[in-house]
Amino acid sequence: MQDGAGSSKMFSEKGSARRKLDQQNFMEQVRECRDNGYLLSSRKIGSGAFSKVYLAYATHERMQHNPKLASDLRGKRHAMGQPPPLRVAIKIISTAEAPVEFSQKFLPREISSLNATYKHLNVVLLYETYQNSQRSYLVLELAARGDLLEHINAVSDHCCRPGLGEEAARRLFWQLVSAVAHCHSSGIVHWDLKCENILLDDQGLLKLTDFGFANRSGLKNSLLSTFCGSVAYTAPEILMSKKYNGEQADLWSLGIILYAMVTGKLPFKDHQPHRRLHLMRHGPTFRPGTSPECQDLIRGLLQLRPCARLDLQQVATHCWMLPAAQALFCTMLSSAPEKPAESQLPATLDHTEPGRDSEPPRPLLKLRRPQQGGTHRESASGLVPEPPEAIPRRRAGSAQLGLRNMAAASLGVGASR
Ligand SMILES: Nc1ncnc2c1ncn2[C@@H]1O[C@H](COP(=O)(O)OP(=O)(O)OP(=O)(O)O)[C@@H](O)[C@H]1O
Repeated sequence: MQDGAGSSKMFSEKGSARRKLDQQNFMEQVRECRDNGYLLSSRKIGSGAFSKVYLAYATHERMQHNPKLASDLRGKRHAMGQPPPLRVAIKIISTAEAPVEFSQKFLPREISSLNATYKHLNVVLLYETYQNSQRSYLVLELAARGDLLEHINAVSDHCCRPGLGEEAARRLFWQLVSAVAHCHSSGIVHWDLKCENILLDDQGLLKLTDFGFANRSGLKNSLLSTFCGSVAYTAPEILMSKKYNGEQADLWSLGIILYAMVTGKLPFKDHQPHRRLHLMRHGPTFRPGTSPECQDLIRGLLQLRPCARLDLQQVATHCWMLPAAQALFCTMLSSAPEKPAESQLPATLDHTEPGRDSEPPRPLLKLRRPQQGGTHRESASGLVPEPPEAIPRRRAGSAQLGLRNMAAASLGVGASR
């Protein structure tokens, strides 16, 4: 039997052996990245179940050899009007430690889904991958401002009221809808749409990520039976173990995300599945002050019957969304044709990066995590310019019709790289 001093010595020896091993692993990763043209920093910007994500830098040689990387980073430099940061995010997956199913099923899905959808400005760009027998490396576009959950919480704290304002929510939701429409039209359902999988970059642009559960939707209207995603965002038909349509399930998640954006809460919070379904049947409730149009859009997405939900075209042309379409239209008219797509959207969030080191499991909305300065200014989260003036009442009907057509047409093509 060990006495107290003996067991604490054993623990500290174990701890230092673990640290040594971690250090050794990290040095191997640094070497493997350098061999592939990237300088890995020690700054961990996130972690998942089997992955760690680090800030890294692309070397000039690598940029010369990878056209995707070169053109994207060149565009970013241009948009930021700054000397080249050449920053990327490298997601390192320890395939030796992860379950076989993860390495053989979910990781390949993530890579193929990103390769199928990367052209959209609001989908995180996978520059390249490399691997060995121990690890897989995904070199990703850096979205340095944290995720939507952090953003909502930071704005709520700053403004002392829960949620983003409807204007800010609309600008972000527009980008999300556009990204999801692009995925669906590329035959990909995300299956895990939630605030934690929506990142923001230095310019405040939304970047959809984490396609680990994503899959080919295959035939239109084909029904799936696998459970994917996070319960709070999961469609009722999945919770009820019914066969379901992946695209319609994504629509439900969009409704939950929009609700979270405007109210700072999740609509159907209950740990008991039957209670949760009961709440879903009753539909969401809103705090006073939420506009009737916004409520209508959320209710249209959070329909219990999947086929009764608004589709993406209907979402894009919903009256609550029209100001976003109008702003996009004005931006398109006023921007010079030679500018890269990103530079058409002004950088309006400030440039401080929130610290996001190794973290405990994600809390749902309401639980606060410490934030460093920088993501707190709601008014600064605008992504597209405000519409210059209201549509004159007399002509509102035809102007809105035009905008609706434009909104519908711009889904999926409005933000291609
Ligand atoms: N391109 C990126 N830019 C900046 N941060 C990122 C990027 N990709 C991932 N992260 C950070 O790393 C975290 C983990 O990444 P991701 O969700 O892709 O990993 P995962 O292994 O799929 O996670 P999970 O196990 O939660 O599904 C994210 O929550 C985010 O904070």
